[in-house]
Amino acid sequence: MSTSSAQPGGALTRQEQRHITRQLLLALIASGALILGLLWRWLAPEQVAVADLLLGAASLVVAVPVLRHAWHSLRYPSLHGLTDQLIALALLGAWATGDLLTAALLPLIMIVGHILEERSVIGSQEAIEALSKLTRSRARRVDGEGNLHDIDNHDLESGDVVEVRAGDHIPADGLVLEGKASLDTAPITGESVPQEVEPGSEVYGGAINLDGLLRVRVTRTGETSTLGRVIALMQSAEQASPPITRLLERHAARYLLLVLMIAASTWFLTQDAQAMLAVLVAACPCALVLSAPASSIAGLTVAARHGILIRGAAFLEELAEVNAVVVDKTGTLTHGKLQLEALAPADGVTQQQLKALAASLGATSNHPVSRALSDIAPREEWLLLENVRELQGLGVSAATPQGEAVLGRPELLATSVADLPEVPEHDGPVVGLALEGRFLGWLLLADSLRGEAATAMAELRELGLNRQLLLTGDRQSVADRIAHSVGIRDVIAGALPADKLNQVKQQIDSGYRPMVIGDGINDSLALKAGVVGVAMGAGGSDIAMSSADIVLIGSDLRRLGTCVRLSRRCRRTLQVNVFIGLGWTLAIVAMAAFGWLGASGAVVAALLHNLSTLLVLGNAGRLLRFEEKLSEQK
Ligand SMILES: Nc1ncnc2c1ncn2[C@@H]1O[C@H](COP(=O)(O)OP(=O)(O)OP(=O)(O)O)[C@@H](O)[C@H]1O
Ligand SMILES: [Zn+2]
Repeated sequence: MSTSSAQPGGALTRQEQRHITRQLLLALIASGALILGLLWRWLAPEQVAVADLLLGAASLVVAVPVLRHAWHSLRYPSLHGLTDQLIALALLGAWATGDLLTAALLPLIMIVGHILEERSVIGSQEAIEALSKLTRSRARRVDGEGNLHDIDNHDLESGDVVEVRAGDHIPADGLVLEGKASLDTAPITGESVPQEVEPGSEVYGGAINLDGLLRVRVTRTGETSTLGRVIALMQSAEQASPPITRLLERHAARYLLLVLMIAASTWFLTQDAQAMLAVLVAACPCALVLSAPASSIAGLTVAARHGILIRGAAFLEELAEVNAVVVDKTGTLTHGKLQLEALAPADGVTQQQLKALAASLGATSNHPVSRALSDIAPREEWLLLENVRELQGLGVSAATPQGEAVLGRPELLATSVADLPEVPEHDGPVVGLALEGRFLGWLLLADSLRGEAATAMAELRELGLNRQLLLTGDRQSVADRIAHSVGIRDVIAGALPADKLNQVKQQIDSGYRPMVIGDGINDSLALKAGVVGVAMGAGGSDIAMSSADIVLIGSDLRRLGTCVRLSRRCRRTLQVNVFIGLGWTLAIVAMAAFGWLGASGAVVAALLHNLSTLLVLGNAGRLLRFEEKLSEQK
């Protein structure tokens, strides 16, 4: 599937494109008639009727969409509808006073202005294109011999069989052949309750496998996959309105009434019909309506260019307000690419037994610990597993021919092993292995700190995010050491996914506005609970993409600082835009009311109006120049 074929114009949907084409066509026809009419007036001044007929035709052609939109907006009130109503009123007024030229020119100027707005430089094409590049997911195709091939989900065909592990996206629509799992379908259906699937169940591309190991036969690929949906999400982000716009929206009816009163008093006091029409046109709140989306779309675009994927304008606003950081350890502050350092088998257990079982269980999960273990024994030695279950934040369990096997943290083993030995001293993650209630041994792993972690955390402190908390499922000693090396003072270790969630909630309750950073593995609840949730992209799981509000595609922590700085710039741009939108509108309304816009005041007002929207777009466009190199690592 290619995006370009699905979305010919990039940001604009097909419907919007058709709409614009139609409007352009009408505008062209109207301009033709208008020019002809003016020529006629000039060349044959005695044939008034012919010229009037042409001007009348021009005004009728453009009146159709204006009146239709106005009628529509009466039934479905919106802020943009206000403009349509005001223009329709001005148009009717021009007709009533027999001013055919104004009646034709007014809608024409407004239509052209609005096409410019919609197609403006800040059209989010770029952002959406960047997005579509990034949302391609991988798939593990199973071939006839049972071998796995890691391929792009775009290359899947219906009939292919794929393996889907816990944390993976379902790469395409399909039918479950083997395995049981709970799926998070929120990205597709918006449904927050997980869907339980078993052989025979239908699954949708883009859903996330929370815990089981599935074999899925692909039934549909392409346009119904995640890609299209994420793009749709981006498009809806464009339409999301910030507080100021919402405030106006609520008072739209009152605004209209106020404008009508000003227009009426203008007429009453000056007896100048043109001034009254000019007031109606000048009061169109387009610049104000546009001020917020223009700056947030520019912000989202710039963010995407820096490898920062933001789900919507609202999060951009929230980002500017954060004052605390809650950060996860494995896969976030560390690379999450663990290595087996040592084995500590129990008496009577061989290293090979330990490795073979750990690798078979490890291969079923996306957790960094599991992934590391899947390589420690060759595939031929793996045991046949059934009923694979991932216990969030604890480990995995499965039925083997030799009995029930458990791989995970000591707390998990303690539930099935009666006399669990002490956990050995070790400077990294430690997992244990048990079979049928018998302890088999410890596996000691090592992880490395990301090079930029300390710099990134220091930079955030400089930006005022002084409250910093490390929240991890790992042991206290490991957590303390990492926290110390990146300058984080507060540490909570040994946390389960639910504890992580509660800790974040507690931060919020005690007045902090935390940004939560994680890799999506066992911290997706916490990511969702944060004021903004930021997920690491490349190393993180697909689950992160759905739980997080922001994804750092390059997984470079220094981009967190970029996020905060960009959001603050955006907020300033928005403030300036609102100032322009509000100030300019008030100024032309005042000039119109005092009759300062002259004999063709309505047309002048329309031109000034278009200029104001261009100013707003231009100011937002300055944001597009925002460019930040990664800072030096200290
Ligand atoms: N799928 C799994 N396979 C093996 N061990 C697991 C698995 N899930 C969790 N564990 C064990 O549970 C511990 C806690 O896991 P969790 O993901 O909550 O935190 P973490 O990976 O240690 O670090 P962080 O919370 O900072 O990402 C891990 O250290 C690991 O020992
Ligand atoms: Zn407008």
